[in-house]
Amino acid sequence: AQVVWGYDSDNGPERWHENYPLAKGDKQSPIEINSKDVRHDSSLSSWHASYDPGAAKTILNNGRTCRVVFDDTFDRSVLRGGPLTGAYRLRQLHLHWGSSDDHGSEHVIDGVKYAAELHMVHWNPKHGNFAGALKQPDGVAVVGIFLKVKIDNIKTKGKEAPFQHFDPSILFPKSRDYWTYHGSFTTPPCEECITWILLREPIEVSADQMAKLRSLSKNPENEPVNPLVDNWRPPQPVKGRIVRASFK
Ligand SMILES: CN(C)c1nnc([C@H](N)S(N)(=O)=O)s1
Ligand SMILES: [Zn+2]
Repeated sequence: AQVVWGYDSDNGPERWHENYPLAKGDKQSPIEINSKDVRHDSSLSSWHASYDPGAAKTILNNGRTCRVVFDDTFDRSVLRGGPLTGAYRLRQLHLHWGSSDDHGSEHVIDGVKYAAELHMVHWNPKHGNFAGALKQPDGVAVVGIFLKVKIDNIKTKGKEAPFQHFDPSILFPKSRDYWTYHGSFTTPPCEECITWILLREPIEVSADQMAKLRSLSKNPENEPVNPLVDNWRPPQPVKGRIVRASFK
């Protein structure tokens, strides 16, 4: 039977190329970023997100990640500026995380692996639809945000937070500083259609929040719990690509 790709030894990142040849391309993601190889580009402008909280639709465990999908049938939640030309529509966000706090991110910064990495996937409507955008080098833009675990402060009893609408821009860190490079989806088919915008400042999550992510199961509810952890692809060859920084 066709082995569906995943992150186990029999269907993991080292074997994706057997069914998805793009996985061995020259512009694959994630990558290791070493600050000494990064080039500051003063012409890079700031990026801007204007998201409509009403565009958030559903949250899903698809057995490989936890994903929130948004209505992208018109320019309702868009990202513009930075390395981008035009407005890119927010389609979904999801995360990659580890089995413990010392790893889990896909991109690695100066040797640092974060506990998790959040991806906000946007596509360029000039290419008609998402499927068309996947075939274009400027088709998709993914904002990557690193998650680090903050030492649990004393949780106060009865704390409550509004959750009627969900505006993903609340997840952005204070600083807009970013790295940008051209790469691919980090999961099969690994199309090389992505302008990556990686935010330099990580956001903090509590150990409880990480535990909630790690409590997700790869399996459907009527099957034994199979912890959904370590759903990250290791760094791929940079192959001479330039990583630019918006900051000095
Ligand atoms: C088709 N879509 C939305 C995606 N395909 N691969 C995705 C990967 N999870 S990632 N990490 O965003 O490249 S997201
Ligand atoms: Zn991802």
